[in-house]
Amino acid sequence: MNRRILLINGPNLNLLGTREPQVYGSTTLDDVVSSAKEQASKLSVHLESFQSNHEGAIVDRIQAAGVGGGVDAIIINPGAYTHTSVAIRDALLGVEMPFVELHVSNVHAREPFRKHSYLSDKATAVICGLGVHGYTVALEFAAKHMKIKDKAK
Ligand SMILES: O=C(O)[C@]1(O)C=C(c2cccc(Sc3ccccc3)c2)[C@@H](O)[C@H](O)C1
Repeated sequence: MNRRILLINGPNLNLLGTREPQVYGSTTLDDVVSSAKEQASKLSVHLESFQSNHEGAIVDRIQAAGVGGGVDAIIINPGAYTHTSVAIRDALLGVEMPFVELHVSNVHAREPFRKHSYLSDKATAVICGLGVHGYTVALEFAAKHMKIKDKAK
């Protein structure tokens, strides 16, 4: 069965590519998503993209992904919520959904507060520092290699 993957981008990533290109590059989120959807099609994967600047909206989207089996795996760039959100951690744990944590920048080479993630210990994989190529890598992994729950049971 073709995999169904949900890509979630958190706060300020709607502005990706517009400022701080030395840190986040110059590719816009729209371009990232367009490329990801093309890649998904080639991988026979259904990809849905969601971006919000609001923690509760992200929690709501994660909860919805866990209802009715419409999603097999999540790729999430939580942005700043990486470092603050127990709520997003709890939502991901609550849906028992395998997820990849993704960061455009190398968070471990930046300010100390960016070195901690509320998600990494529960993530199947953490990708950081690859720029927007990280989205390509994350999708390839989620489409081909990630262990997902057998929905047939
Ligand atoms: O590297 C990332 O992808 C990260 O998840 C993304 C973040 C982030 C933070 C602010 C803005 C943006 S995107 C952006 C960059 C420059 C101007 C406008 C938006 C991303 C950080 O909060 C995180 O620590 C790291």
